Amino acid sequence: MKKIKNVSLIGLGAIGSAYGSKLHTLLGASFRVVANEERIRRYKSEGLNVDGTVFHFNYILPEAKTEPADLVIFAVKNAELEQAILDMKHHIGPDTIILSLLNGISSEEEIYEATNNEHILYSMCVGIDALRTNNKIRFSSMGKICFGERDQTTSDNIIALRELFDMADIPYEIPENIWHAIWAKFMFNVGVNQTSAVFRASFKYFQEIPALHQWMEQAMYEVVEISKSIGVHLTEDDLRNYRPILMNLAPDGQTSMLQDIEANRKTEVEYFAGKVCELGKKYQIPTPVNDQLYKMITIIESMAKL
Ligand SMILES: NC(=O)C1=CN([C@@H]2O[C@H](COP(=O)(O)OP(=O)(O)OC[C@H]3O[C@@H](n4cnc5c(N)ncnc54)[C@H](OP(=O)(O)O)[C@@H]3O)[C@@H](O)[C@H]2O)C=CC1
Ligand SMILES: CC(C)(CO)C(=O)C(=O)O
Repeated sequence: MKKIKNVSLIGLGAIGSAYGSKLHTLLGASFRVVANEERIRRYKSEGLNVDGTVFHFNYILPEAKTEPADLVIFAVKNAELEQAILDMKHHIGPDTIILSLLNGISSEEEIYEATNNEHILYSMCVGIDALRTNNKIRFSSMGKICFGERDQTTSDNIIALRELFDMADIPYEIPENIWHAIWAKFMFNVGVNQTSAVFRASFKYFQEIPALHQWMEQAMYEVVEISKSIGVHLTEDDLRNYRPILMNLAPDGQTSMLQDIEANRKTEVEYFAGKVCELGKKYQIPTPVNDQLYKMITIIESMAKL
């Protein structure tokens, strides 16, 4: 039976630090964080403050030759994935399990195209409201990591990951159909992340202003329509299932996209509205709300550059 004894992670941001801190506590030096010199200097000078506890991880440069890891975790933003895959090349061997915690529906495919690795599990995290300010990360809920095989089998990789997460005390779920779950999460991000970015709204406003909530759901309905043509078949129930999740997020918490806007970073709009509009055109499904969200968010990004 496969056993995960060492793990390498890239992307020590909100999500990577939250789950990475659990893996560091379990595995010590066998949990490695891949980063360039500038990042390592920054991490070493202050440490990573995860919910009040300062962590010093085992850092390794991308060019350092090493044995492949049993598990590689990607926790960067979508636009950073291409470089991150290159930086992880020494850590990915023929038996390495790969987990991508990125939002959106394209990261697993992108990793597969670049690595040809046969052990990529499909995954995403939900219910976590991690907020990063420089080297400080806080969250009111760790949420859970959902993972599975695209063909819905219970492989040795699934069993090995389940065992690791049990030992590390990382909350997880293995949904019956991970691809459906990833699409449902995509639908939520298309709604809440983008709307929060335009209105600069923390979760409190979605929880208390019905008109804002409805506006968000209009963007989500466009994903429901597209999913029917793709064969994923999201339903009204999938949309409704996200209402209690949103209600339970910290009122002063922010989506990862709003955090990007406030920190003047590039957002993931290409992977949310960008993808919805692309698929809408392909399947001739109107996407008026996402068309506007795409325009507004790219304008906000351009304004930040001036
Ligand atoms: N925040 C949240 O609550 C949630 C986020 N997500 C998703 O998770 C993913 C990650 O989001 P989040 O954690 O918020 O993002 P962050 O921006 O907080 O973290 C990304 C981190 O990756 C680092 N990074 C980027 N490229 C490299 C590289 N080549 N080598 C080493 N480090 C690198 C960045 O470092 P630097 O800052 O130095 O550039 C940054 O620390 C996104 O797809 C997001 O949509 C999903 C659920 C919830
Ligand atoms: C909305 C949220 C917090 C849900 O986990 C998320 O996925 C994000 O901010 O990117």
